Amino acid sequence: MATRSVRAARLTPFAARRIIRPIPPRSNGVHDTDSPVLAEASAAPDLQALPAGLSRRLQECQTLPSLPAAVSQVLRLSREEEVGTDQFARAIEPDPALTLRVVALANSAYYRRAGQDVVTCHDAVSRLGSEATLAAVMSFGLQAARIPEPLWHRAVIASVAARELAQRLCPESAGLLFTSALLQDIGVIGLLALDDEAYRRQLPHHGEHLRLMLAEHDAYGCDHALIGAWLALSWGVPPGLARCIADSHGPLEDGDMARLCLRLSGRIADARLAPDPGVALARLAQQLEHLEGLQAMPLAPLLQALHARLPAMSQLLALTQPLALDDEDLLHQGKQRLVELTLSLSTRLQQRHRELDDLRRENAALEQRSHTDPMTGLANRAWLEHCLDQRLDETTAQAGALALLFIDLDHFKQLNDRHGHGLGDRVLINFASALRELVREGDLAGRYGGEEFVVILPGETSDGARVVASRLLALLVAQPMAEVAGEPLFVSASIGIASLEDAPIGSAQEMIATADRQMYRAKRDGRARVSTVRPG
Ligand SMILES: Nc1nc2c(ncn2[C@@H]2O[C@H](COP(=O)(O)OP(=O)(O)OP(=O)(O)O)[C@@H](O)[C@H]2O)c(=O)[nH]1
Repeated sequence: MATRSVRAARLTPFAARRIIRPIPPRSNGVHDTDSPVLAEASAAPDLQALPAGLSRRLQECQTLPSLPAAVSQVLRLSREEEVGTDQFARAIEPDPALTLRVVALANSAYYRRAGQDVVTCHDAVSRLGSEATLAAVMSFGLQAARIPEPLWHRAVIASVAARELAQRLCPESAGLLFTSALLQDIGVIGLLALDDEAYRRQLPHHGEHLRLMLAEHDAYGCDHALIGAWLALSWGVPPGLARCIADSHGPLEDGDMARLCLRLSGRIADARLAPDPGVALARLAQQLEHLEGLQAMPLAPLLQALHARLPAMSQLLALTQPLALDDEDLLHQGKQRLVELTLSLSTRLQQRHRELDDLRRENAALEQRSHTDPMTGLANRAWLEHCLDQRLDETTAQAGALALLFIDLDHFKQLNDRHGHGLGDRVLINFASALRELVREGDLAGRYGGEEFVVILPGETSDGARVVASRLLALLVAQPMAEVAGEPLFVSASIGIASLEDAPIGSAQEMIATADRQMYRAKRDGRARVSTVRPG
């Protein structure tokens, strides 16, 4: 049987551990300033961001859990400068359950190493050291305060992860970070005391911590990290620790290594508790690859250490559900699944792109169709009017020139009657392609209706329009528009011209009506000719 150690063991005083101890510059260049976490470890958290109404409600709350007397006493001691093993042991001993917890922890595989069993509180405290004693005492206090089990699991995983991370990245802060990670969610206890059922409905499923934080911000104007810091101070927790609790849930990209370890510990716990821990851990590993200072620290060995330490820890902290997951294996499988997921996502994305391209093409075709006369392929009446209105606005604003031809094929009724509508259609189609050939780029030829056509001539004066019209008449004389029984069939047209220089014109309809009137004049004057407001 082990006997009480006769060593006059003296614990490192908490206050001394909180003393500002700059982290030496690292060769990886991540941390070349002192750690603000350590530098401010004795400073109280800034509770300014706690909304006034919420602060008042917390102060007036009658149901806020208090800590068992022994726990409060240990916390009080932890604020003093010089505290010895005896004082801690004496504070713990009056509470038999707490004493049992501390002794069991000291005899666990994690703390025992090669030593013998300890049976006294004094020896247990001596073996555990100040930070682990405080952690054990706080975990006892938190269970008494009834922190919800999912968050308790989170806290335990996070605390072990924080210590493992800190041992690799900022060993000076390992103890402080272990305790801070363990306490990071105590704010939930405060919110449960305020709004029990309403708040409980917001409690996340495993791995949805971020959602809980966002819901808290919406409902309370701050999240449980800040409330946790307030609660910790009200329990007499050392201010530096309360400050770490307030800081525990911020972004990973912070630049401070100790804060990064603390915040990452929560992310690791969330990933481990997620419905698909493999994929969640693989996603986290991907995120870390881009995080400055962590490229050299792969997640896999850290998870291996976590896997080795967690079962004993969960058992000690009296967790009902063992948290035995083979994280490294999970990470490996998760990475593969992530690759598969990414591949299937990119296949789906390519498919969507193809569908989108098809849709765009269909849309463009539909739009084109809505502008086009189906028989001739020229612009239809609506599109002609729309474009003419636009041209009129632009030309009037720039005081430029604009002219329009209104073309009507002569004696078309006769042609239909004599040779049939089929041949009439052929003539219309051939005339349309001749017109298309004749006009310049930038002009717009369209079928206005029946055997009537319009050509918009931007930048053209009345004289210029007359040249185009005459060229068209000459073409009709030279080029047959169909063949009947092997014989060429020629048609003629009457053309009216409207031009902005001839008369002020306010709209497309007005300009077309002007040209139409001139076209009728051409008909009256004998057809196969051009007519303008100003005779040429
Ligand atoms: N084949 C065919 N005929 C059409 C089409 N649209 C209109 N028409 C015909 O074109 C003819 C136009 O006749 P009118 O307005 O009397 O004029 P016109 O016979 O050309 O006589 P003028 O214009 O005075 O020289 C009508 O018989 C219409 O049926 C079409 O798409 N295809």
